[in-house]
Amino acid sequence: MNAETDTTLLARARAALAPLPLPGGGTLGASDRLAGLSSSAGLVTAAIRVTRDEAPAFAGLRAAAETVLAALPGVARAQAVLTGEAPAPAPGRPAILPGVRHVIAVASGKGGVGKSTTAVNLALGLRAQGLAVGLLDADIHGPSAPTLLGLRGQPRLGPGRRLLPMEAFGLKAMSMGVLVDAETAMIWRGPMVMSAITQMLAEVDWGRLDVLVVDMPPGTGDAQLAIAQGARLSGAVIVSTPQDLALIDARRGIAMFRKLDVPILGLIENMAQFLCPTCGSTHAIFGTGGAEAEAARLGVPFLGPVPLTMELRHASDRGQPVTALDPDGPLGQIYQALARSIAAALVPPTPTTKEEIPG
Ligand SMILES: Nc1ncnc2c1ncn2[C@@H]1O[C@H](COP(=O)(O)OP(=O)(O)OP(=O)(O)O)[C@@H](O)[C@H]1O
Repeated sequence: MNAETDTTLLARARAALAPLPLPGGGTLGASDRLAGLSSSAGLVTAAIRVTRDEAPAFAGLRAAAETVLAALPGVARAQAVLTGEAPAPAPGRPAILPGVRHVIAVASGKGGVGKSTTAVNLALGLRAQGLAVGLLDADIHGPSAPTLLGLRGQPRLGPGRRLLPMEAFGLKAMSMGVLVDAETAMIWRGPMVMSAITQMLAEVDWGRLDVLVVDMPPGTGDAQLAIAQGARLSGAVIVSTPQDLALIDARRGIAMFRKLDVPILGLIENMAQFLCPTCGSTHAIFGTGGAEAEAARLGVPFLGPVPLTMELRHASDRGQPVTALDPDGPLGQIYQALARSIAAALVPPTPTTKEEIPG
C-alpha cells in the first residue's frame, strides 16, 4: 500500500472509531483517548489511552474498536490495544538512563517459556521500524543474549570508563553473560544480584536510544524489583505459554508490575500452536484461546500468539534470530506486528514513522 492510500485508510479508521461510546459517557472521537493509529500491510492498530484502574471497564470499547476497524475496506486485520499512562518518575530519583526514551521489560512468571527469544525478536522488530534499539539481558542466572545474538568477546570501555554496549544485527546489546562468568553468577543471591543489576543499569553507556528492551530474569523476586524500580520502566510485556501453570505464573508477573505502577503493554502467547515442518499443518497441542481469554479477564491487551516452530529454535540456537535473518518471512512478520503494537502502546509515543499519525 502506498503512503497516500495509507493516509486515507488512517483517516477512515479515525472516522470509524470516533462515534464509539466511552464507558463513562462521551465518545472516543470527542476525547483525547485515541493515543495512536498506525497501519502496515493491511494491519491497522489503534491505541486507546486508559489508566491502570480503567482498563477492565474499557475491554468492551477495545473489542468494538477492533470490530469497526476490521469492517473497513482495505483492512486485513485490526488490533486495538489499551495503553497505560507512563508512571510519574519518583521525585528526586536520578535518571540513570538519560538518553533512553523508553525502557520496556520483557518478563515471564517462570523460566523456559521463550522470554529471551521473544525479547530479542521484539527488539529486532522495533529496529525494523527504524527505531534505535538496545537489548539488555538482565537474566543473571541464565543469560541468553550471548547465544541468541552471537555476542563474542568482552565489551570495551568508553569515555568516563563506562561500558560501551556491543553491537549485533543493528541492536546495541549488553548481557550479564559477557560481564560475569556463569559460576560466579550462580552463587549470587538477593543483595548481590540487586547490586550487580543496579550497577549494570548505571554503568552502560547506551547513548541515544528510542527503546531499551530488558530481558528480565524469570520470576518475581529481588532482581525483578531492582530493575523495575531502577530503570523507570515505560511498560512490561508478559510472555506465557498456553499451559495453565505458566498462565498462573504470568498472573503473578502482571500483579507485580501493577503493584509497581508499571503499565502492562500486553501478553504474548509463545509456543501457541505447533507448526509441523513436514506436513505444514498446525496443531493446537495446548488448545486455543486460553491466553487471549486470560488477558481479557485480567484487563491487559492480548498482543498475539507466536507458534512453536523448529525454524525459530534452530535460528535462536545458531545466534541468527529469525527477525534479523528474514524480517518479512512468516515469523519475522509476526514479531514485527507485535513490535508495532508495543510501539503504539508507549506513552509518550516513540518518534512517528511515516505510517503513524499521532493522536
Ligand atoms: N516459539 C518457539 N518455537 C520453538 N522454540 C522456541 C520458541 N520460543 C522459544 N523456543 C526455544 O525454547 C527454549 C527456551 O527459550 P528461551 O531461552 O527464550 O526461554 P526463557 O523463557 O528466556 O528461558 P529462561 O528464563 O530459562 O532463560 C530455547 O531453546 C528456544 O529456542
